[in-house]
Amino acid sequence: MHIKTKTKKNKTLFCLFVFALFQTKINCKLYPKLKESSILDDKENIEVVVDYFNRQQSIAEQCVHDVLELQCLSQENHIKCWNSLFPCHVEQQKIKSDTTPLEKFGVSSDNKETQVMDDKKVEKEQDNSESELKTNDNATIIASDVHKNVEKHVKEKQTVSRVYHTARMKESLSLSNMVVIQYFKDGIEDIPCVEHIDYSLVSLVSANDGGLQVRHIEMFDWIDCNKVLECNGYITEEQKNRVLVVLMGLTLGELLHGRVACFHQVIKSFTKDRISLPFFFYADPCGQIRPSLIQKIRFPLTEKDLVDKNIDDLIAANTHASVNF
Ligand SMILES: O=C(O)CCC(=O)C(=O)O
Ligand SMILES: [Fe+2]
Repeated sequence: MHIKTKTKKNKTLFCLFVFALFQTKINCKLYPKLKESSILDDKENIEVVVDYFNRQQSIAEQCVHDVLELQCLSQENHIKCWNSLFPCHVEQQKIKSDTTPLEKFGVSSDNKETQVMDDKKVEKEQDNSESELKTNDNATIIASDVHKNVEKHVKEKQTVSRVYHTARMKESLSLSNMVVIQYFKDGIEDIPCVEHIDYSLVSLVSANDGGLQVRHIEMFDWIDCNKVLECNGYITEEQKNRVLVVLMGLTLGELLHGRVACFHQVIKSFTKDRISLPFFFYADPCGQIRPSLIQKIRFPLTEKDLVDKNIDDLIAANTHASVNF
């Protein structure tokens, strides 16, 4: 596990980055204690963060499974297919600027061969409905292609969370990381975390402290997550602590044929220091994705559609709500 600290000049944010690979799973019950002390440099608190991280990791896996299950044309093998996204044997290496995209992510042509072989093994166990894949080695997409698209999007739009994107250009990172952010109550910014989408597959965020807002997919106005919780009967701090907001990230959006990732921000509506532990769950750039996992968009938009049809109806028909509580 690597831990980094970063203090912004205006002292509004104090970020402690926790990168960890699959640790033993232990139930987390100490998060409220962490909030009280908000001192993250003693061993006990680091253990708290790691425990919390482990719990988030399994929840995030479950969320992505669920999303893929909903989207899959053929559901039987989706877990096996998803597992092929995480070829843990491929060690991530330091990224050098003069390497090819695949080498950048630690994949030599030998490794690529091995992954295709592994994938064939999975295919063998599949039923006839996917028989066309058995004869076609090109039927697998190397996940770095998805990442390349995401990178393109990052270049075009400056709204993507930099947490993973910039850091991973410099060093190897875990496929999951958690960031501990402290927003100071006397910070000067009205929007201490400006509108953005995350690079991740999914991000898990607690909404118990107020301030987190997500954009409504059709109306484009801001929804206050805390208010949604209260409307749904989560009133006390204890009740709110049990809720996680699942934000769909850019990579999952890209996998699902460009579905809209969740735009979100944090406004300064909190009255005491706000501690947040967003958990980012990423796709392995070296992994493989079976195309049959990804359902085609229900009807592709054409210029004619845009002229003939009401744009609101088109958006509504082509998108799913990107936030689930
Ligand atoms: O602090 C929060 O609740 C959200 C932070 C966030 O969106 C991010 O770090 O990407
Ligand atoms: Fe975010």
